[in-house]
Amino acid sequence: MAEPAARRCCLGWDFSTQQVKVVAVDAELNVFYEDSVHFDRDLLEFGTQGGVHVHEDGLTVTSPVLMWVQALDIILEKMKASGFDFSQVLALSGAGQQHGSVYWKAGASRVLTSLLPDLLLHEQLQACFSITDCPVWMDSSTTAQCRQLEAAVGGAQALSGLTGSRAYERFTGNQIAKIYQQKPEAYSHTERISLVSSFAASLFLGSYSPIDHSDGSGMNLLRIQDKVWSQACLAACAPHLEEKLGPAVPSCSVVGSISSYYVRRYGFSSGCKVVAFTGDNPASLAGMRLEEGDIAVSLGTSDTLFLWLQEPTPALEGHIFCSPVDPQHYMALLCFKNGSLMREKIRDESASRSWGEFSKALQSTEMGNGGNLGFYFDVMEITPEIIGRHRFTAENREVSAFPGDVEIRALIEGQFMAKKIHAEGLGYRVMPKTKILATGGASHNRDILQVLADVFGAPVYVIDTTNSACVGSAYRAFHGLAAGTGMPFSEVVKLAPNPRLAATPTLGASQIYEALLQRYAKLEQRILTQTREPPE
Ligand SMILES: O=C(CO)[C@@H](O)[C@H](O)CF
Repeated sequence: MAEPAARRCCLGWDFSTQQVKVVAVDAELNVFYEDSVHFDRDLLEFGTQGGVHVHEDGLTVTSPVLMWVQALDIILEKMKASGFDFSQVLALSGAGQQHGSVYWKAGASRVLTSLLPDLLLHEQLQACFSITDCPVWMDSSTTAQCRQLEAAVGGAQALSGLTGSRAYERFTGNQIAKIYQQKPEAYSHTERISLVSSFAASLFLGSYSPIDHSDGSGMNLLRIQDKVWSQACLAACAPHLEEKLGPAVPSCSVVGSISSYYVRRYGFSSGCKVVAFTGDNPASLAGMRLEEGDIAVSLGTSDTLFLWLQEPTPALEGHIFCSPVDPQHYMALLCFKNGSLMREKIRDESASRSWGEFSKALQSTEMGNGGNLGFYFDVMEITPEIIGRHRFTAENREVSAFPGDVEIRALIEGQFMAKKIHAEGLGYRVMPKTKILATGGASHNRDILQVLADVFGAPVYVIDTTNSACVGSAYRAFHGLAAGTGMPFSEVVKLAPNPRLAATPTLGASQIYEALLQRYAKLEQRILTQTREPPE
């Protein structure tokens, strides 16, 4: 069989909650290779569920760092066995689940810089981590540390104005503070602290990669205006923290060339560049080539809504991050923890575990669901902070159950109405040119996207892969290669496939949802008040 033609390309990686994924993108920006390793399925020995361990307290959530390392070994060996030509890779970049943190033990840098090509990564890095079970974004055990940090800088709004967010339990500064307070020995034996993104970049670099401005904005530690660490926040979290973090760098930075380990073991070119890795959501924004006025909706483990902002408007809700593709601009993020895992639960309970039945329920129920409204938060929700399931009839009477098909529509309409209400809370408004760009697993379900179009009153487009974080990372790798030329990201990616129109608003939708959205907002406030001040 003829040798496959050489194909210059960039790789885009995603170290996400449930798997490690990679795509190869050629110079015409076509994706020609995809692969993934699923933690629960392919690394059974770590015993994760959804890629994580939820601890007995129900609040602490971690993932084993060596599982992530071993997943990279497996995927590289799969690519090698498939005959992938690594010598054609011009550059690579990647993404990691945001906020998670990795703790490199003193001396680990010597191992990282002298990896032996005859051995796998996980065989060499076993003893390189002072914390082996890394805190990840689903953790909500650091409320005390959040209050301490806010108090240290003058309150929640002051912290939001400084770092783009008030203190959130999953944000890395608070997680580091907890480790310093509860595991001081481990903290003192830590020579470097990475995010999941910069940890993954370090594996390819063969040395510690710096944290980028965009993912660094998810730590409650970086001043988003002048993009340097806040001395007040560092001091409030842990001592000697700045030296353990290293300086943060612009997200489009080339942080070095690939480690010789990959040249000798896999045949990468020694000239292959590593472009700073970033968070999965900033990478998704890049992958969807978000433009001003658009909304991006990533329907994944967590549902995330992000907006492009010229000027940050930090608030007590949502997050402002430095843009991953434009050093002058920002992105706003709203994270909804009860995403695909919640949809899967309701599918199992009310649609016989079948997406086909789930879709039929959406098709057979009317827009507005006869006035029935639902809030479905099986884990403590982030936006807003509510837990539990709350159902209301058209008369705003709370009930304990809905018929199956009503339940399914109440879940999906509720999830999207929450997104619209909270996006508008950040000052966002749907514009005539607005496109909703959808990605993530649920973006394959056209009936779910129809509800999204109806609730927002705007057309919904999908990109041709759910791997938006991977594809965005490959695009950013190409952009990194153009660093120094001043070429904007939009110019680098103009050849990329255009998003495909998937759903347009049903006639009459805006009238129905205008009224329903007001009721939803009032009921959400009612639940919040009840849960904060339960009746005597
Ligand atoms: O916490 C989040 C963003 O703030 C999540 O979207 C994680 O990035 C998912 F990995």
